[in-house]
Amino acid sequence: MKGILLNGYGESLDLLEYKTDLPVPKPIKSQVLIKIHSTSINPLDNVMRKGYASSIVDLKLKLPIILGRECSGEIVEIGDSVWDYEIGDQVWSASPPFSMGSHCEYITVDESEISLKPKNLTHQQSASIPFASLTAWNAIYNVLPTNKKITTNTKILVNGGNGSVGFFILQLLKKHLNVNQVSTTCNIKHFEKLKKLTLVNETIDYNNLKINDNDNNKFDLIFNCYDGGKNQNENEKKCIDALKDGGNLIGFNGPLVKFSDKDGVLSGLPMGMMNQLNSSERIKKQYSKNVHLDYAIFSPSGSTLKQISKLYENNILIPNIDKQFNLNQIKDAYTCFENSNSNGKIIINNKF
Ligand SMILES: NC(=O)C1=CN([C@@H]2O[C@H](COP(=O)(O)OP(=O)(O)OC[C@H]3O[C@@H](n4cnc5c(N)ncnc54)[C@H](OP(=O)(O)O)[C@@H]3O)[C@@H](O)[C@H]2O)C=CC1
Repeated sequence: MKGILLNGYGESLDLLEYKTDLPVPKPIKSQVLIKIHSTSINPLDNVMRKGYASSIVDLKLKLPIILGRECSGEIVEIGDSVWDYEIGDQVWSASPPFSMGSHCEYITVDESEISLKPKNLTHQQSASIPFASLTAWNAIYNVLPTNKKITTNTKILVNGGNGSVGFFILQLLKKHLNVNQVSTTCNIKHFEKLKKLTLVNETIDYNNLKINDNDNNKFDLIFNCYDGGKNQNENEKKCIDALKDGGNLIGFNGPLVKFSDKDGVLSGLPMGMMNQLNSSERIKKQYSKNVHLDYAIFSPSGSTLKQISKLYENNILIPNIDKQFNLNQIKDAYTCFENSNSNGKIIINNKF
């Protein structure tokens, strides 16, 4: 089959190799074999190719590996104990980083990690959604403390609302949970698009997030969907400043993997875990403010994908894709990603 091998970790795109003679994987037990029509590039792919999470990936896989965390396609073979799917089903899926990825023609995935894709979306549109939406879903429904659940009156800011995670959260808050007051930061060129497509109440230039000191203007809850790039501390501080005392901050770039990569899985992971658990204490000391900080991560789930699929089929949510490339143009796709030249998800297509 065709596929993109990552032969080593590093900045150079030459570490990615387009191959046409890779073996097609065989589905076993509860796995299905998906013929991939479309896949995408997520921020995780771009940092993984440079070595991020290699300490964890190395536990299960050895280089060369295939990147790509989500896809949309058709089931062409099933394992002996697959119950819920059959050959010909049109499905979508997202898988964790320690499994072989989707930047290729065929992938085996456990049936628990897939669902039928939304019937009204193309494969290209469907391939843009699973990874970010499952991460966002986890943040909203599982990570937020039970005594702080979102109501229609929770005043919420989504930092980075034009990204895949932010765009999904904005739509879910406004069009499904009917939250009254939702604001987002983004590049000013995306103001009108986000107002129109997500129904967000207020758009704020992310280079100019200044919140009046009056506590009434501050937020109860912030989803921080931007890792901060080279200014992580500054980005975190902006969010803390914009929160009410006692407010909740949800981040998507917790310290776990960074500790593991730095110090190895055995000592790094427990240290990262401790660091993560003590995040709210750190914030209290660092900023003299009572803010509850939690981190959300991607978690594969076919049953959640099924619920998300219904929200698209009922036209409550819409996808956000822009530039498209063929599999053999993967280096151009990553260059486009690095230069932030796409106003929506970058899609990779397989031409059969
Ligand atoms: N832990 C996990 O399991 C997961 C973590 N993540 C993380 O979540 C984050 C969001 O992911 P995703 O939505 O896919 O990423 P995207 O690359 O799609 O979006 C990132 C967004 O950040 C915005 N941005 C750029 N500069 C700033 C700034 N100075 N302040 C605020 N926002 C800014 C951009 O806005 P604009 O377009 O307007 O320029 C862009 O839309 C990433 O950091 C990713 O690594 C994501 C999935 C899983």
